Amino acid sequence: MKDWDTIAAISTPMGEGAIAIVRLSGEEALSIIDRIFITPSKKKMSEVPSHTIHYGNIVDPKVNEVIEEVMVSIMRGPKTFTREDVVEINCHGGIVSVNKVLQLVLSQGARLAEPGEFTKRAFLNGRIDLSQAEAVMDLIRAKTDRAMNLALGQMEGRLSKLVQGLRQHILEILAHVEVNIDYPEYDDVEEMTHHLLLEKATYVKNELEKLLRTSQQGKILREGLSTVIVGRPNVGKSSLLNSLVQENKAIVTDIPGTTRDVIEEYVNVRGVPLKLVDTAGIRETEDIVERIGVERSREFLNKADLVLLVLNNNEPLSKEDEQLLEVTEGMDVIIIVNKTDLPTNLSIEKVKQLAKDRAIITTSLLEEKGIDELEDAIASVFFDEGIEIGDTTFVSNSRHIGLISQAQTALEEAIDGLNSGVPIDIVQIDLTRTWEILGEIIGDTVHESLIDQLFSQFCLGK
Ligand SMILES: Nc1nc2c(c(=O)[nH]1)N(C=O)[C@@H](CNc1ccc(C(=O)N[C@@H](CCC(=O)O)C(=O)O)cc1)CN2
Ligand SMILES: Nc1nc2c(ncn2[C@@H]2O[C@H](COP(=O)(O)OP(=O)(O)OP(=O)(O)O)[C@@H](O)[C@H]2O)c(=O)[nH]1
Ligand SMILES: [Mg+2]
Repeated sequence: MKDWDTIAAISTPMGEGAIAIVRLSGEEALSIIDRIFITPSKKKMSEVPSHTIHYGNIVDPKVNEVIEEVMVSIMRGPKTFTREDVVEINCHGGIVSVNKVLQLVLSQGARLAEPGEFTKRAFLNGRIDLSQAEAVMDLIRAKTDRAMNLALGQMEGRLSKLVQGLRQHILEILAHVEVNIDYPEYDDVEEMTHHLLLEKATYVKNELEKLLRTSQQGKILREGLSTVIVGRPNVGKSSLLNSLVQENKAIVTDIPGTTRDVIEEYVNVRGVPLKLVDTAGIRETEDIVERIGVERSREFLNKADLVLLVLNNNEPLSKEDEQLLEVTEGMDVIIIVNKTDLPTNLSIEKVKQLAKDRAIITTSLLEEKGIDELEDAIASVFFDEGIEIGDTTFVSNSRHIGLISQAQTALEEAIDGLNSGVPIDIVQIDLTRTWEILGEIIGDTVHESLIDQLFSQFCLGK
């Protein structure tokens, strides 16, 4: 492996948990541990077999003072996470002692790792490609089972393999182009290659299109379907949020630090991850200017994939209800007529008329009625796009989506060129570009600053 510094970091959450791990990677990892770790039988870590774990004490050699009682894992490269020598010191969880161990390791010649630097080394040493490294980060952040499976698939290299296959096709096309450029005098060669070229290029273009079609669902699986609950005060918005959350308690995560007057919850409805936003707080501005309420919801509406618009069965349709119905026209909206346990004062006919083709569900959240129907409606918003989840390889990362659509444009230019008899060396340029752009997904043709920027988003110690 390349002779970079030996890096070290605490790879477990700070101050949490019963065990904390200080991880080292690099050429000096074994010699550093030998200077500060003493086992009862005085074993040298540079001599033990790889992938073994050892009990002993971490000792500051300067003052001969025991700092921690630990277990140390020894993993020699290249069969390690980074492909370099890796040493992991398993400490008792306390912040002070773990930090002391880290400081000691640093004083012995290791350097504090940057965020994501262990994974970056796995990439730079060729164990994983860029899209697999990005998947490691997605896995850490995954909030639902589906998002996790998506990340795992990408980590195993599903997207990478697909992209590599398409790049291989483009290389083959380019080889045919070469033939054409080298032997222009043979007309029959040209005719044959032209036909083959078009066929192969069209195949790749279709594959890219297929991949792009998964991107919307891929993003939703990754980030959650951004769902906003709107409605007048007291119609039952918060009750709706609570009932969806309670019904699906298992995979609910609170996101701390969101604006105080906006409640955001992750909920898994029939396998569809929702990022539910309850637009509470509209009420406070309500008394002052009625329009402000609608304006504020509009802000959230702009960012929403799905709107749950709640109406009150017990009250006549108000001006604000009508405004909300208007504002949300053309969006994915489920209209919920709530409080069906109370006498009906709402004209369902009028709602239907304003709803146009949007789904209307009736509920009594108080009596827990209509929630199944609502969940069905939510799931169908997601699944009606017509993509089967089963074995599909999804693109979910905006960087990848952007690159695939750029590649598609470049390839279309090549195909247009072929069809309109543009000189073959121009077509060659477009094809080469397509190949390069696809290479950026897996990090084969990518700028170093982008790599730095991507890995810096990782957490410390990863
Ligand atoms: N203690 C600990 N737990 C951990 C990690 C770690 O670094 N340390 N990981 C870190 O995030 C994850 C595990 N990821 C890993 C991925 C690859 C290899 C690895 O050694 N791969 C080699 C050899 C495989 C083999 O033995 O055949 C390779 O692919 O060449 C190790 C860990 C999760 N748990
Ligand atoms: N009878 C009846 N009451 C309900 C129903 N759903 C909610 N409520 C009640 O209506 C009141 C308002 O409910 P919330 O969920 O706080 O309404 P909201 O839309 O969030 O109100 P704001 O946050 O003030 O805008 C509460 O007292 C609920 O218990 C229902 O289906 N039937
Ligand atoms: Mg509320």
